[in-house]
Amino acid sequence: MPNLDADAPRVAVLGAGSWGTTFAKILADGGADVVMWARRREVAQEITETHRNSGYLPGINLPGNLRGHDSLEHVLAGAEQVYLSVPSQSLRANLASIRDIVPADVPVVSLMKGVEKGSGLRMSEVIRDELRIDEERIAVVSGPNLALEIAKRQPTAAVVSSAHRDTAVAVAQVASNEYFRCFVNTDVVGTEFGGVLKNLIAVAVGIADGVGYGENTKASIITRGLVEITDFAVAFGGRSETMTGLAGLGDLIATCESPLSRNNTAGRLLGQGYAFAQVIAQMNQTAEGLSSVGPILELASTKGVSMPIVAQVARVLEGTLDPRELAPHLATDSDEPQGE
Ligand SMILES: NC(=O)C1=CN([C@@H]2O[C@H](COP(=O)(O)OP(=O)(O)OC[C@H]3O[C@@H](n4cnc5c(N)ncnc54)[C@H](O)[C@@H]3O)[C@@H](O)[C@H]2O)C=CC1
Ligand SMILES: O=C(CO)COP(=O)(O)O
Repeated sequence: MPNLDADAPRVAVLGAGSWGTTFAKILADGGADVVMWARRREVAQEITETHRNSGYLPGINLPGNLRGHDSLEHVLAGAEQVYLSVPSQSLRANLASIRDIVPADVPVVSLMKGVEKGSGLRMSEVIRDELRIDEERIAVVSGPNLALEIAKRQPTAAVVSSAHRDTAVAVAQVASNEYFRCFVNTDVVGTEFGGVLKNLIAVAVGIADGVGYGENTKASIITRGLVEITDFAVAFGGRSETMTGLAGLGDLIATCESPLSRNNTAGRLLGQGYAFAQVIAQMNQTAEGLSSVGPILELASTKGVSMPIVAQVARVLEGTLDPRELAPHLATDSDEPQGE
């Protein structure tokens, strides 16, 4: 056991993929006593014994005050904050198995960037439903947060959002360190949808890249994409300022520009001519945008929000639009010139 400050908060992180592990490292580097849940015992053992998670963060050394375990009871016992980082479509089932063992009254924090297929619910809504806890206990983290860069301690900012500002502040305090700074807001809808929607625009940019289009096309998609995702978030009660902040524009830039992004990578493969099933087979990490596109278009139609770029991504995924036809100039319902 490493030497820990007697006042170090004990936190639990569920999910030992690239983001769960990186976030656990952020928390541990900030001084917390961190225990991570990994489904696979060998991953938990590697984290505790060799301070590595070589399958997800190759070459990264993890701090000594971060341990892994494959028992949910063990990981959650005594936790003062609980962070969740599993693939969005698996969240509900995972919550069902922890409902009775999550410590009472502690913050529960979503690190995920997806919506649930079928219900269209945001992750914080799934948490509230499935754990039956007050929304004041729930927080979400979002922002331009490519895991591998942060694991290498590159300076980064993020947003912690909760309906209850004190919850956001408590989480931000524990989740900030010398290379990771958390800002706070109370716009959970905008913060959460920002993280979901930028993935879809990143798939579109990846498609354009894979086709061989250059910077003009990609900048046009990013800029028109920001309009599209802002219209969507505002229609659902999010604030437009959130969409020009870290969880909107910030994450849009990072994800659309980086080859580290799995959504961008999936788009690039589609643009290069691979079919959806072949792309899935090549991805060994989670690309949330591929599952979110359907539910987001369904939600958009309930509010009459026009999402032409996202609709084009959906058509490329289903094989009814040639990736070379994906273009921001198609992004209007009319041939008449439109206001920007
Ligand atoms: N990787 C990144 O840079 C960032 C990811 N995120 C979000 O974090 C969430 C998790 O993504 P990553 O860790 O990157 O994905 P990942 O693909 O790297 O890891 C997923 C983890 O979940 C586990 N898993 C798979 N199916 C499961 C199930 N049914 N039940 C429990 N665990 C299961 C896997 O074994 C793996 O440990 C996603 O919503 C993603 O959008 C957010 C910010 C940054
Ligand atoms: O959310 C992310 C960066 O903020 C990670 O993006 P990808 O899931 O596309 O890798």
